[in-house]
Amino acid sequence: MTDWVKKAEDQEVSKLVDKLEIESDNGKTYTTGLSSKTADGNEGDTADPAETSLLIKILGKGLVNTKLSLDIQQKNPNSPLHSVKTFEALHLKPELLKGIYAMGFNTPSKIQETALPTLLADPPQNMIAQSQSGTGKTAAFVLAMLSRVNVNLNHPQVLCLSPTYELAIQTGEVAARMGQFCPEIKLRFAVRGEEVDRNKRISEHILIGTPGKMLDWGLKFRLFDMKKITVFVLDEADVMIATQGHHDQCIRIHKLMREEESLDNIKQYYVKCQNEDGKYNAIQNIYGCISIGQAIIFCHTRRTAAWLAAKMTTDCHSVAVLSGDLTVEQRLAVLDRFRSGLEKVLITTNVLSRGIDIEQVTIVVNFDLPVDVRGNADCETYLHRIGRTGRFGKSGIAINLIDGEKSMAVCKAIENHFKKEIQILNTDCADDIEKIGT
Ligand SMILES: Nc1ncnc2c1ncn2[C@@H]1O[C@H](COP(=O)(O)OP(=O)(O)OP(=O)(O)O)[C@@H](O)[C@H]1O
Repeated sequence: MTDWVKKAEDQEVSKLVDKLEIESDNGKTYTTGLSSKTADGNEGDTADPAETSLLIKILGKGLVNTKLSLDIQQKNPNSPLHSVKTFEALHLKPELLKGIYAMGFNTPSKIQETALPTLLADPPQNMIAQSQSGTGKTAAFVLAMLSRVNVNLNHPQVLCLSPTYELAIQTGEVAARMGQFCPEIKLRFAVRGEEVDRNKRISEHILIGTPGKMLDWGLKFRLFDMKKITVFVLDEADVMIATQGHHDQCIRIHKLMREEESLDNIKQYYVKCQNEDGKYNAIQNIYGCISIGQAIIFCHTRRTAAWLAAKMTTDCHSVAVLSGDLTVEQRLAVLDRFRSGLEKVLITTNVLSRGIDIEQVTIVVNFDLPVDVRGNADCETYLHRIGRTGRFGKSGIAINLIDGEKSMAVCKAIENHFKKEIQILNTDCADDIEKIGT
């Protein structure tokens, strides 16, 4: 594949992700923020959704793309229908394997063998997949839907949106055939003509339907709890987002399901500092105490990030810096170095607040608390920032540096919003930091 072809494809994928407003973050989906790039680095630095999705795609290496091959000969290794794996190698449940074989499938197609490991991964991952018509996409996501149902819970867990009545019915039929040896999995169509008892909650595990009906059932009549949906499939995503009405409904449904990251395993602190120099002293104390793991320091502007990085480097601390003025390639290089532990501390802006996982991060420091354009607490960004630590059930620490009444008010607003205490920490007392930093 020539470079320009790859670039064009990457851009296409980014555009798609951008329109969808979906980012990958280990099984959770989020809407992205808006970009407000500035040239001088003096205003809030934010993430560009297309760039973020590109980074995630490259880092995750999970995105499927079989568009290049046109030949559909099963034996041709370049064909999207060709496969080297068996269905057994995909670790599917025996009942589902039986269903697949009963449908006459012998080996997985390329999209199936590439997509299924990600679709079945634990912890769950988000995925956007694209391949030619008739290459087995439906079968792939239906298998993932069926695999993820917990039959012990009698409420909808899987939601599949289709652009039309007919397509929803077709998908449901594939699910019914594939799941024929799993009689305990229950499915329901949410399409025109389907009526439900408004006094009863829906108990089926899988709902397949069109966006309008799904919104009626989930939001208007509250017949099921959107927050309990763990698998969300947007079939024909390009069509959905290009169709007026559907576009807004899909985004609405997606937002209703969005689950906030839990703060339960993150201890939050604040440190009162006199001014910027005081904040710098706090940073030095914290730096000296990170014996395990790594830290990310968030600044509001690129200028502060650059200033802090330069000051720390002068003081012989090894730090990495990542802000919106770097190209995607440069950001990847910085992230790669940080991931491999070459630097203990990464100084960044909101450009990194969402979607990018670095497992070994144990401390997140807000050099500046996140605020919106009016200077009010930006709780969502706070959550995303501190969510960079304490991932996958590990414990993490968030330290907020406060230098005046305004930032104290922002800190209090965040505390009230999440109803979780942010404890005071005395920076002069090295013991305190030592205790939490190790
Ligand atoms: N691994 C397989 N082996 C044999 N047949 C398969 C396999 N996977 C899917 N099929 C069959 O191939 C046909 C196309 O599959 P499917 O509908 O999943 O493709 P698709 O990519 O979703 O198509 P479209 O883009 O048109 O929606 C179906 O008849 C399906 O039963």
